[in-house]
Amino acid sequence: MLQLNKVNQYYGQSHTLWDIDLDLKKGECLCVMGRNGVGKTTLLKTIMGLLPVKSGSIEFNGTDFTTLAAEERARAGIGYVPQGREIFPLLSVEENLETGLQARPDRSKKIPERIYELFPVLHEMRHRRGGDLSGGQQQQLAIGRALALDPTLLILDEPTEGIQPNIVDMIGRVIKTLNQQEGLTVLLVEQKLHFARATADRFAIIDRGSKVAEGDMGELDETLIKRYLTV
Ligand SMILES: Nc1ncnc2c1ncn2[C@@H]1O[C@H](COP(=O)(O)OP(=O)(O)OP(=O)(O)O)[C@@H](O)[C@H]1O
Repeated sequence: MLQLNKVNQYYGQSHTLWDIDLDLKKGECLCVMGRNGVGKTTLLKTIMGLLPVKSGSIEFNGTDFTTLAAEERARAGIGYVPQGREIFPLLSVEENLETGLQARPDRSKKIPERIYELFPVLHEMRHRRGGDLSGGQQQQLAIGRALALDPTLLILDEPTEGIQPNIVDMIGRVIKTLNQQEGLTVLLVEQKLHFARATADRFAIIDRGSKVAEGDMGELDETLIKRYLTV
């Protein structure tokens, strides 16, 4: 479904991603892992078209995406939940969700009921300002907004960061339901090991901008954890 071929990325002179290959199959949940600052967010931003690819290529469902604008990638069916959530604080919950509708291929103006079923708190708080929500509620809103475009691929950047444990568990259950029961393909960046193990079927580890390991989640052993993940 999503293929990266030898993708390189720079911030000015600083070479941030080195020859990254990635192959995400339809229906999978892949977790990209690695310590702080190794390039995980840069990788997701590059996939979303928020940073231009310096060399290499990106394909989505067989179409070359390498130079496509971010809006076009969303329109092709990629939902993105950025690090830090980036919800609009002055817009209501409902209005925040409506911004996600803009990329829908069917141009529907109606927020799908499914989003409120998955996150009932968003329905309860639909007239409140996004900025008045707690961190956990804002994360649910960011995921809901990404789901509003009815994506076939959902990309999430550290969805559990700074969120209390019961909401983390709930978000994990929602991601799993969407992936395993509704066939949504998921690409996740996550540093919490237990969450990654409970949610994803495969992992890829980035270290200093290079992919250094990948495999089925069961193959993520203590040696890899010690070498690339623990601080
Ligand atoms: N806008 C930017 N300009 C210059 N350098 C940047 C910029 N954003 C990130 N970097 C640098 O690029 C490298 C990769 O950063 P990135 O945010 O992709 O890492 P990360 O693995 O997502 O880290 P974290 O887990 O802390 O979010 C880091 O060295 C970071 O300091």
